[in-house]
Amino acid sequence: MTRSVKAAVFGTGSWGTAFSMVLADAGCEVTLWGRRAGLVDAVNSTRTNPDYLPGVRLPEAVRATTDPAEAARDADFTVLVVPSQTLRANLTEWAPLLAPRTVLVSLMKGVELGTAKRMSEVIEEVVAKAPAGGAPDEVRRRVAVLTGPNLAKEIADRQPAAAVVACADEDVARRLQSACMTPYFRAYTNTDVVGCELGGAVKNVIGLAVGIADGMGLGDNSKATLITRGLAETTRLGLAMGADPMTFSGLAGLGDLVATCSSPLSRNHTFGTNLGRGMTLQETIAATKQTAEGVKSCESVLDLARRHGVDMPITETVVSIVHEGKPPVVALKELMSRSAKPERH
Ligand SMILES: NC(=O)c1ccc[n+]([C@@H]2O[C@H](COP(=O)([O-])OP(=O)(O)OC[C@H]3O[C@@H](n4cnc5c(N)ncnc54)[C@H](O)[C@@H]3O)[C@@H](O)[C@H]2O)c1
Ligand SMILES: O=P(O)(O)OC[C@H](O)CO
Repeated sequence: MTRSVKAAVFGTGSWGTAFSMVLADAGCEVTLWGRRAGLVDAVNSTRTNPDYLPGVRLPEAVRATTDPAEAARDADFTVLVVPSQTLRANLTEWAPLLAPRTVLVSLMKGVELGTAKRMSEVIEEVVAKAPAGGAPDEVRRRVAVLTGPNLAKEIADRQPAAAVVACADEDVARRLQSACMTPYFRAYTNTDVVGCELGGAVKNVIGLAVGIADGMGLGDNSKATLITRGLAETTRLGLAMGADPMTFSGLAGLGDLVATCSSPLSRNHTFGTNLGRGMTLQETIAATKQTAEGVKSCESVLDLARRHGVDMPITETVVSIVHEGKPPVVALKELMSRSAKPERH
């Protein structure tokens, strides 16, 4: 008898929990790691995650633990889904516990502050440094990214959706694809890890910009302009970093932008809307109970853009509103009065 595929999911927030359901529905045995004993007990005893996905019943194949060694043991896939800015510290602790040759899967959509590294780069670096972690090239071939228009609540309700699984090694991407395909969740493979990760991280920044515009009472022309020009600046950065420009018209690019920029379920969009309505940054942070990655990653994305000599005016505008206190009306006026240029430059 062949044993079932085992997955460890590190992070019991909304996406970690929803993706555990996907893996379990696809036939995997899932161990979910959470840092709070109360929440872990609630998951095991009530089969729900009352803090992040209230009312959603979790499959029997999902069980939770606070012990990272127990979660990691024998895992074919180790899924990482904590806030991007804490990943390095978390993974440094977990790396010595990981199963040898486990596939490391990033579900995160952010860029590390200070280093401007993508999540897959942080994973490669930390795991390769760990005792028995593996040579950097070997580790890189088993780091995968899963991204796309995947609002956790809709996935947890088993509404049809699709995602991209990207890995430098296409066989690994195919293994992950088959480990997470369900009647409601469809995964496509890709080998453009850089493009897929950038799509996911930059859409959060554009989601903030669209939210700000919505909060200011602007209409659909403004929203469409921000989405399209946001995609243009994402593609420029991607090209400078060696990504395939076609990735940005796929699920990881346009697909995720559309979901994030149009949904009230998006934390980034909602964060922006609150700012656009006139809430202060502190009030907006206090009103945000979950991770809105773009708030921190707008700075690291801008850092990346500067390192690569790429112009990203919408990202720059978001940084000026979120971190420099520029009033949205002033920032908008400046964005609209930039020098005239061709659409493609
Ligand atoms: N929620 C979604 O719809 C969704 C979809 C796709 C991708 N993502 C990405 O998934 C990642 C996680 O987002 P989420 O929505 O699950 O966030 P969340 O806010 O719902 O949950 C975050 C989780 O991380 C834990 N956490 C917070 N600080 C921590 C720390 N210092 N150490 C360890 N754990 C910590 C929290 O306890 C919680 O379990 C983000 O990068 C996000 O962009 C989210
Ligand atoms: O809630 P957000 O803004 O983090 O977006 C969630 C997902 O990334 C949408 O694909």
